[in-house]
Amino acid sequence: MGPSLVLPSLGSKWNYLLSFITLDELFLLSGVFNIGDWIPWLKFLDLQGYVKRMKALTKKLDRFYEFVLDEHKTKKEGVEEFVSEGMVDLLLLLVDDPNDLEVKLTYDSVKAITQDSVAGRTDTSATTLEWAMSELIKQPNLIEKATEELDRVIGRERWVEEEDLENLPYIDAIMKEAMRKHPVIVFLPHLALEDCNVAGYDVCKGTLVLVNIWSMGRDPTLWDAPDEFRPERFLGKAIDVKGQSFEFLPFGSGRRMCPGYGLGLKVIRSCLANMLHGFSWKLSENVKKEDLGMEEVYGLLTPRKFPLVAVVEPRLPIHLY
Ligand code: HEM
Repeated sequence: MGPSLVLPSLGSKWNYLLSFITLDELFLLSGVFNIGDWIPWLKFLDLQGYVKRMKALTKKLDRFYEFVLDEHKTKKEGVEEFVSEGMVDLLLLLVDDPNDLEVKLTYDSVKAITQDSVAGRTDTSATTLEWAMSELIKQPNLIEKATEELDRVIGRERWVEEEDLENLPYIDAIMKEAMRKHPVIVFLPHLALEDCNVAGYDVCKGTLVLVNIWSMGRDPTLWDAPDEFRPERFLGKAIDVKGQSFEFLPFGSGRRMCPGYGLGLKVIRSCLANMLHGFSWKLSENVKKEDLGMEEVYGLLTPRKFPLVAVVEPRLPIHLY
């Protein structure tokens, strides 16, 4: 899924190159607890070696984005009526725009925006999907409910299309439940713009506030049996994902909320629906569902510690594959 989303913005050659640079290191280092950040006088020691790793990764990624930008610049040199073919082309046009933009775009900004969109759009959706499938495979009765909905609404003669998503409330509920129990981003870092009081605590202007959406999703005062995976809890409820239901903030809230939530929702629901519609899922014979580990790795994202290994078989007529 990741490559197909990255491809239109960078171009296929760069997508191929990017596959050699691991985004795992980026996600891990962006979320690590770096002692020097909390005890500044120990900073210069770089006790855990994270800063060294960050510097090495920055160089590697910068070289990569430099290549991407150079290629796009070369492509439009000498072309009179250049038609942009993707996000990077468009951003580069803005860099060269003689009209004063309110915020001037530089080449560094283009690199940063490209990195944000590559990182923001790939592992987030893939991680959510892997968690959803891991939970479902432990409870085959939930897979039965989902495929009953898919067979009723879609039938077995075609794949699920984007327009079908609105008619698949159970798929939507599975996605939300996966995001509640396994939010891919655990802490939302926000900055207090003014002195305020939250739940009896004084928060001074300029304080970095980390909203812990992982514990909100597991809070028994907000959710019944929060450790259980029960998509039904979302059925018929007006709990949305757009930052207005404060007990459930998978995409954050406010003006720094995720700008890609619309795309994220479509990608997750389409993939989930088609994975369930097109294939039957089970664990390999020597793995019992009780033994399937659900440990997380903590970083900027929270993926499974061990990848899910499953056995799939086609459910639809063979000519559809
Ligand atoms: C499952 C899918 C996704 C999830 C769960 C997710 C979640 C989040 C969260 C929680 C934030 C922080 C919001 C806050 O601090 O209030 C965020 C920010 C961001 N997301 Fe996503 N995201 C997803 C998909 C995407 C996609 C598809 C894109 C790009 C097309 C994207 C691009 C971004 C960017 C650029 C930011 C930074 C926004 C800013 O700081 O102003 N995300 N995302």
